[in-house]
Amino acid sequence: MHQWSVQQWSVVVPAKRLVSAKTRLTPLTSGLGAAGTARHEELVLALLADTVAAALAADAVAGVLVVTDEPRAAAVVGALGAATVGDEPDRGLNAALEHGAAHARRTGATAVAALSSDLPALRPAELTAALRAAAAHPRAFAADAAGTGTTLLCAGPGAALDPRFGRASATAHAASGAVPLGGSWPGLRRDVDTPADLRSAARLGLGPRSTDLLSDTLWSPR
Ligand SMILES: Nc1nc2c(ncn2[C@@H]2O[C@H](COP(=O)(O)OP(=O)(O)OP(=O)(O)O)[C@@H](O)[C@H]2O)c(=O)[nH]1
Ligand SMILES: C=C(OP(=O)(O)O)C(=O)O
Repeated sequence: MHQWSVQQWSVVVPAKRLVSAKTRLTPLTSGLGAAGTARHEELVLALLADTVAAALAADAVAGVLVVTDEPRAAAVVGALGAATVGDEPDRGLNAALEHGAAHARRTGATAVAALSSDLPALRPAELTAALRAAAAHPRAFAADAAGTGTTLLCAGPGAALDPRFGRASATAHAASGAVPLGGSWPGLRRDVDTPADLRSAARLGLGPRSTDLLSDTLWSPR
């Protein structure tokens, strides 16, 4: 049960169609022939599911909204308890996040945050700590482990999300006035774009769906 006086966040998570998602991870599955495509899609879904499950379990989170046109992604996150909305206007990541944030606010959200969908080592407590820290500012963000990208962008009540994800997004978010959050949250900052990132996330400890998938020796990222 959440204390009424503490700010609760609506978290928006973007998820592309599986056919075009996470192409930098395909070296992990390209040697598996026809089965490789299916394995790649399972991996993308597992990363998403672990991220969404951790967010839903965070005390500071009122709900998770996944922006996607991918029926399998919608089914997986829906079963976990997330809401979904279609990817409109289908003009890339920032447009999808704007759409999700607007939808969340139309349906009652005040504080909204965009969270990367590729954080399989995310711990609910780190997300809560980051959101609590963000509540001190109109807009705030958490940079990724490399310091160049962004894994979390937060907009408090009345502030536009104004997402600037993409190349060098940490610099772009800071330039737009969002405050960088300095906490030690390794799982929150460990986005998985490459096989090396997946190995780093595995060292932190993956969520259950990614762990199950990678327990198959064909997959072992260690
Ligand atoms: N809904 C939605 N999500 C998107 C879109 N573009 C990117 N995303 C999601 O945003 C997250 C970050 O995007 P990227 O890092 O560019 O991921 P990606 O394009 O899947 O990965 P690569 O192909 O390896 O570059 C991923 O989880 C994507 O699924 C979009 O147009 N719509
Ligand atoms: C889109 C971004 O990152 P990535 O491509 O690493 O997911 C970002 O950090 O803004």
